[in-house]
Amino acid sequence: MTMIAYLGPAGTFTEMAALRYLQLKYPDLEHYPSRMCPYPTISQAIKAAENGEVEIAVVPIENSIQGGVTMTLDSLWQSELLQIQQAIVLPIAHALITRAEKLTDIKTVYSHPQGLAQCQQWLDQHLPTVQQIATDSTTEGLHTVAEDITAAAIASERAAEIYNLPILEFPINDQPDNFTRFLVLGRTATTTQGTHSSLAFSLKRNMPGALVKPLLVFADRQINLSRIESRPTKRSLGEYIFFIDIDAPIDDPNFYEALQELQSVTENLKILGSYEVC
Ligand SMILES: O=C(O)C(=O)Cc1ccccc1
Repeated sequence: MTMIAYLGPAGTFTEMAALRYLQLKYPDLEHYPSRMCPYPTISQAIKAAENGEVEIAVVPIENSIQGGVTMTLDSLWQSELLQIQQAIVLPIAHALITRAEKLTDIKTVYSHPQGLAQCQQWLDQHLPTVQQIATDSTTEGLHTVAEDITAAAIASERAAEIYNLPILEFPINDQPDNFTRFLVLGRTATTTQGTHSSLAFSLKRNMPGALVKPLLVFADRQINLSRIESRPTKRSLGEYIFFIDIDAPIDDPNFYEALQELQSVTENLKILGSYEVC
């Protein structure tokens, strides 16, 4: 029985992505919830898939407004085993969940940093003096909201329903078109023929123009990069890991050849997976 680790507790946007994945992959299943294992942080969910406690982990990777989820990028780089099996894109609408009857009664607002950031202008305008508390997920603060009438959380409408808490304002995200991409990670690659492929590499140290060479490998073959993002290596200031997405399957002969050449112009190269986006 496939068990799925996800960023919980229940009611997160990641849970919605995980349920969507289960419904698409196993349309005849009857008991989706019994397969769902919430973990309090992204790194714990990823570790659970890596050490075999569960078969797959679902985690957020990128938001259309806020950009990359750094915790996921760093965990992917550190993971020796996990491959991306599927990407899921969901529209994100945030609700202000609170038992307070009016905005002026609210003293604290809890959410995942992405939730706070996606509603920053709304918060500045409507709750400028309220203390913002970053949590590991949008639903982590909901127990406090249940106990404290001056507390609010930014989470989904579905989360309000699950915890039986009222919504004071909806939607409160600054951009109506707000999307997040989630990844399904597992210990096996399911395909080399997905429409999208991801890889990451570090560069040989102190070489001028070191990033140009890997980029030329793609440019010379007319391979289109759909995303490039960097993260610090954490070894020393100014050293980066580059994450790259390509709209091509790994077994495309052109891309395969590029990968062989990339080995010689990078320090460490990781193929993160080939997958479909739904
Ligand atoms: O905390 C959640 O609900 C998550 O799944 C992470 C997240 C937070 C805000 C927007 C999208 C995903």
